[in-house]
Amino acid sequence: MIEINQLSKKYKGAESFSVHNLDLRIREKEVFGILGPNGAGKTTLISMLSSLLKPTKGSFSINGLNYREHTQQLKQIIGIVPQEYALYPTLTAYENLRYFGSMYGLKGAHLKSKIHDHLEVLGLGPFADKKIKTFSGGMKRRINLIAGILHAPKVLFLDEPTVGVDVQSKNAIIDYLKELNKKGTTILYTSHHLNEAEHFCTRIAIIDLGSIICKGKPSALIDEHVDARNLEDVFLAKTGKALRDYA
Ligand SMILES: Nc1ncnc2c1ncn2[C@@H]1O[C@H](COP(=O)(O)OP(=O)(O)OP(=O)(O)O)[C@@H](O)[C@H]1O
Repeated sequence: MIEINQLSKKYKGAESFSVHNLDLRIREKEVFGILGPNGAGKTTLISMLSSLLKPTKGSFSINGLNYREHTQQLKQIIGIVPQEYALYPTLTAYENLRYFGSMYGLKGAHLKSKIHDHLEVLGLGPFADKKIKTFSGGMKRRINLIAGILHAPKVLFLDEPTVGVDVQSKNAIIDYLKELNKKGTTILYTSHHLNEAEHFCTRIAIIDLGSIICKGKPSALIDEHVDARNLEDVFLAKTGKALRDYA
């Protein structure tokens, strides 16, 4: 279970909080979607939960491990799939994954077979020894995903894992995440793909200006809104139609 209490982040020099007094409980084995317009605070929230960004105030714990006291244990049970590729372009897919696996203490034949298994399942088996710089966006996204799950994390954080990929890669990624979830991985992910989130998530929260403005099962939220046919209608009803440009 992920327990978030009054979590807040104000960036240095910023006038307002990017995430403000956010409370949330995410149950074990849920697929939880964090949705919101540009600048709502999704990446800030997921970066704090992934220990990539220090909260300004508030706290959270994952499976009973408080982030302040159990930093190292937490790193072992969580997997992180960031929005930006963290891959080395001049190394091969296999070499990149070996590097990421070794950071989690995996090694030898065990690591090798894990890498090849994941590459196969995600359709990248034949590309193991090709350099990342020759890969398409969808292939890089799939490698990025494998890098975050090689150590079999109990809780997986993904920041827009299907952004900028074709429908085939998107399906491969979502199907794979569904399999991981079936095997017991709790998933928390951000996305702008509302149709994808509607079908993939057990629950979602819509955030805006750093606060949760509604949460629940996608089907329940759609039912609650008389005129909503889908999650996108709920999203627009809650967040409005004004553009959210920020710099
Ligand atoms: N490093 C930073 N320094 C200062 N302000 C930041 C920084 N990163 C994000 N922000 C601000 O915090 C707010 C939330 O940004 P964040 O990236 O978390 O939103 P988001 O919901 O992930 O947006 P997007 O959908 O565009 O990825 C925005 O107003 C943004 O300008």
